[in-house]
Amino acid sequence: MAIDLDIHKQLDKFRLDIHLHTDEKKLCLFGPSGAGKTMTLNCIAGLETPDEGYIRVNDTVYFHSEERCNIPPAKRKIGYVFQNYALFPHMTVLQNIIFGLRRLPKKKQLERGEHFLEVIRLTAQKDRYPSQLSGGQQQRVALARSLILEPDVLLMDEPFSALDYSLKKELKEELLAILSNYSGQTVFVTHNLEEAYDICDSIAIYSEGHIIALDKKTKLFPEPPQVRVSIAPEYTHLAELLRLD
Ligand SMILES: Nc1ncnc2c1ncn2[C@@H]1O[C@H](COP(=O)(O)OP(=O)(O)OP(=O)(O)O)[C@@H](O)[C@H]1O
Repeated sequence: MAIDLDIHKQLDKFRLDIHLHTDEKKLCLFGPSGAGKTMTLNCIAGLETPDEGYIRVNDTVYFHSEERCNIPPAKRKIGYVFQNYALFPHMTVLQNIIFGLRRLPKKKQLERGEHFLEVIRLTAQKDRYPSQLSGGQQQRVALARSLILEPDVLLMDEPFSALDYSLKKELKEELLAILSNYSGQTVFVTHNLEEAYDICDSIAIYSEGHIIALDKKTKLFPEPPQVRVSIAPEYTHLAELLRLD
């Protein structure tokens, strides 16, 4: 289980140069707005194409510029939970969840759908439409819709950003419980350090299109970053960037 990336991409006024290898189950991409976190996820998913480099997940090469390899998004074993959840508004909760299983027999689709409805505790709401759900419920549907495909990597882009504080806390616990039964890797984007620490094993710190530090969370932050954050001596040069003073 490993993600191996070497991505170089020049946009109008922004350059992304990312080198990243991780075999951690849950990696967080953390950093300020505009640092290149979403662009990294989009390259892994195949929604953006790097100019140069490679993207490898486990033993599968998704992209390799020198070998002219670029696997289309639908053939990559990637789940993607977007900031705004991107549910299909004209489909019910159950229809949204089983959307990606269209090639399976109907009976199998429904069996798996019912199982995931239980996992996200929305069995009673299975015939509702997304507009009839709370933000937290929509987020859980988006998560189930991705996980039902058993992806090798689950990409989550600020999945809590639209939720209020108490709901975030509740969903964080729920997400951890759901992810504990998921055998693939998760790459989670946030600009909230507490969230990064609570959810992930390792944290990659982004700045202006680069990863400037990548380590286990407990090595980066010997104490959980709550009210006051204490950073390890070897990372004190990052304190200003992280606004820890
Ligand atoms: N299609 C595009 N063309 C040109 N520049 C782009 C394009 N998409 C993104 N960018 C630029 O790339 C940079 C990185 O954007 P990205 O969305 O990856 O940042 P981010 O770290 O995810 O920030 P946020 O937390 O705000 O989502 C930004 O400066 C953005 O303006």
